[in-house]
Amino acid sequence: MADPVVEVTHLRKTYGDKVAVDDVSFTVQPGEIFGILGPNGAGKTTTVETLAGLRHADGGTVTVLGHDTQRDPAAVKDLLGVQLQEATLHDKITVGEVLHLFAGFYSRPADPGELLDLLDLTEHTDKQFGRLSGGQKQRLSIALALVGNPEVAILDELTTGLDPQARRSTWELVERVRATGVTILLVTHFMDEAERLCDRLVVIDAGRVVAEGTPAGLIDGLDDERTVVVRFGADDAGRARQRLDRLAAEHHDVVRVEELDGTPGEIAVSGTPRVLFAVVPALAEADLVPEDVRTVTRTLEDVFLAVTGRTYAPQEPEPELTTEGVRS
Ligand SMILES: Nc1ncnc2c1ncn2[C@@H]1O[C@H](COP(=O)(O)OP(=O)(O)OP(=O)(O)O)[C@@H](O)[C@H]1O
Repeated sequence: MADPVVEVTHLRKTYGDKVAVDDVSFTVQPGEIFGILGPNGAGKTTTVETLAGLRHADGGTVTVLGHDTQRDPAAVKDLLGVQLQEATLHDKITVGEVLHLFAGFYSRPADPGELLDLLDLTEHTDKQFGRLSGGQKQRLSIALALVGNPEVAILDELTTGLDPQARRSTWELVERVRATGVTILLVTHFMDEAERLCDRLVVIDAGRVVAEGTPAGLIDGLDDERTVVVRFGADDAGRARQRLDRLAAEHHDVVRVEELDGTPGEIAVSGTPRVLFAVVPALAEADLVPEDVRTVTRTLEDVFLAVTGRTYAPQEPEPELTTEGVRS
C-alpha cells in the first residue's frame, strides 16, 4: 500500500476541562475521499483544524505527507488546502479578485481560470461575493481551498444550508476535484453525503472514533436482520396485523412485527434474510393484497445506532463531556 497522505495517531485536544477530541487515529490514502462523520459537537472540526496545524494538540501526532503539522505547520502550507465552515469575505470583492488575491499567497498556485471552470464559476467571475447564492459561495470556498494547488483538501460541512439540487451538484464537484488527483478529507454530519461520496470514513461521536471502514463494509458488518414493510388500506390493516403476528409466533424466519408510526396501515416485519419468503405466502394464502411492499435498506444511520445505542440526530444537543471524554 502507498504511504498514507495523512496519518493521525492518538490525537487529543481539550478546551479547558472539555475533551473535544479523545484518542482519534486514522490514515488517509492518496486519492481517497475520506470522511469524518458525526453529529454536531462530535469533534470533527477540532480534528481537522488540529490536523491542519491551526490548533495546538494536547497529545498524539499528525503528519501530512510525512510532515508533522504540529511541529512544522509552515511545511504543510502548500500541501494542504483548507475550506472551513462559514468563510466570510468582503461583500464587494468579486470572485475573480478574491481568487487572484489568494493565489498570490502560494508559491505554485493553481490557474484561477482553470479553477473557475472546474467549479462552474466562470460566468460569475465578476460577481461580488455579497451577491452570490449559497451554492455559489460554497463553490468559491472550494476554489479557495484549491487555489494553492494542494495535495490534500479539507472540506468542512460543505453542503450545510444548501437545497437538495445544490447539494447534489456540490457532490459532483467534489468528485470532479478528486479526479484531478487531490486527496479529500470531507467533514460532514450528513450520513447520506458520507455514504454517497466517501471511499472510507471514520464515525466520530463525543470525541472518539466509534466506527471506521468503507460505507458498504460498515453496513455489511451489521447483523443480518432484514425488514419488509407492507402497507394495507383501512379495510385490511387489522386482519393483516393479526395474520403477521401469528406468523411471527409460528415461523422461525420472522422475529418481530411492528406497526410503523406516521403512515397508517404500515407494518414492518423483521427477521432473517429469508423473512420475505415467509411474509409473501402468508399474505397470499389469506388473500391479503398489500397496497405497497418495500424492503428496508440499511444505511450508516443503522451503523451509528449499532455502535452508540442512539438514533443518529445530527443536530442533537451537544453531549456533555467529562474530562475522560465520556458522556455524563
Ligand atoms: N474554541 C472552543 N472552546 C471551547 N470549546 C470548544 C471550542 N471549539 C469547540 N468546542 C467544543 O468542542 C466540542 C467539539 O467541537 P467541534 O466544533 O470540533 O465539533 P464538530 O463535530 O465539528 O461539530 P460542528 O459540526 O457543530 O462544528 C464541542 O463540544 C464544542 O462545543
